[in-house]
Amino acid sequence: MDYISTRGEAPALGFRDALLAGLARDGGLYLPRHWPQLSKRDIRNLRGKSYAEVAFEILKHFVDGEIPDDKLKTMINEAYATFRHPAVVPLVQTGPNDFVLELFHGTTLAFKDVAMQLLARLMDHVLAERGERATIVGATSGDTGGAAIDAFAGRDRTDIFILFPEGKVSPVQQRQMTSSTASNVHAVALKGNFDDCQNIVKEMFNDVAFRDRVKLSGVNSINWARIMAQVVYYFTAAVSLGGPDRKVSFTVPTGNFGDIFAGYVAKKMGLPIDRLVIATNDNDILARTLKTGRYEMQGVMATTSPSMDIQISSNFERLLFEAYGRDPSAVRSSMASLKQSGAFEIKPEALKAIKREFRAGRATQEQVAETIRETLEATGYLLDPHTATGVFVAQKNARPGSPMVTLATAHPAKFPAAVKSACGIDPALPSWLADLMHREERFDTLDAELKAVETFIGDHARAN
Ligand SMILES: Cc1ncc(COP(=O)(O)O)c(C=O)c1O
Ligand SMILES: N[C@@H](CCOP(=O)(O)O)C(=O)O
Repeated sequence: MDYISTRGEAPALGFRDALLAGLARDGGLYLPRHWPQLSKRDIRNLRGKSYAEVAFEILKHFVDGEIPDDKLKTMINEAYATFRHPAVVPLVQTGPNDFVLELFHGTTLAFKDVAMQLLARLMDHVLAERGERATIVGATSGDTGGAAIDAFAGRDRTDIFILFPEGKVSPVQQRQMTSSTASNVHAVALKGNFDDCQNIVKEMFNDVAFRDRVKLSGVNSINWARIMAQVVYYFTAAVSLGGPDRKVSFTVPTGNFGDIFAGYVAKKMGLPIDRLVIATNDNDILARTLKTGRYEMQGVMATTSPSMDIQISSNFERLLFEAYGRDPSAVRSSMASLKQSGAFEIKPEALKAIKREFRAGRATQEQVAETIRETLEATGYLLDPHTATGVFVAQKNARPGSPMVTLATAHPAKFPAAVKSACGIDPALPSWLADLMHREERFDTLDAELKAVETFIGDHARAN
């Protein structure tokens, strides 16, 4: 299996090189050349297996022998042993056909832990094998940063730099990023929004001299290994609801389009998924795009689900590549237009292909608060604002009599102010994080400018 870039002008790479590369050298995102196929029988055989066992059965197709099976299994086992629930990602029933897939039992209470705990181990393994070091950079709207810092803290072969938008993440998210005592961790508040952080990360990758000097690597969902790890829970959830002999729908609170793209990948691999529903908050660029065929930035608004306050949804590029029949020139011209004018049009055939696979809806902040309140009253279940965005949109898109799973992407205690104002409950952090808000903070603040960030990283990275 090799990996090709959505922009078609970078060399195809094997799994390990794609893992370390993050973004392709032509600015594109890596994807497997073809989708591995699982038959219905293969999928039935996943029944009764543990999460780690299923992960191995899925991920081996993407790793394709580049890491020996026994080593891959060990990494998977260690990654999922960090989760505080025996099922790793338990499925909770909240209505006759309504389910919530709890992805927040990892160390930082967000779905990002599922991929990040494995990614750190995979990178460490490949770097050790090659006797190399790397400089990891990541942009975060709040959750990726904490998960990455937790997963990479103290690892000898990497220094990690996380850029977060100053004042735009929740206090719990900020403290998770800024209270690490590990010397290889650098949390950096940028004077800008998440899109500024993400743009700077991508510009750094496109600055080839800098990229090579510090041996840059990325842990955002631009990195294929992030997506691949997230494919697994679509299989475990569907299988536990009768898949592949019954179709299951999923609604996914969406920002950077990584999590829902993983659902699309599961479907392409043969998992019978009925509806795949994109749920956005007031920053509804994806819902608008599906309706109008025009991807158009309109400025970001701060909401109660800050991790989804995103306009430039980086994995949408992977979907465009697919929708245009894997034609990289169509992706290049869409991305050039986005850069130049903040918008691009999707051709009718490609839009039709997208609409065949996805539905979309949005929840306003009021609807999110109402959903938290109503779900609590009706079922006793407490949602975080991101998951509530999903539940609201799921209710509008469920097919009667057919199971609908909403991905619960964060624990409510990460967003106590929003949860309290919606329903009066102040959700407590789990015991192992009880002292989090009293831990000392350590971070730097920089202007949202490429040069300032490159200078900072150049001064602190040990891979120079
Ligand atoms: C809690 C939470 N929910 C949903 C999302 C959206 O996920 P994605 O960016 O993969 O679409 C994010 C971050 O991106 C998140 O942190
Ligand atoms: N919501 C994310 C934004 C970055 O997304 P990623 O999946 O591309 O890492 C966050 O919490 O940081």
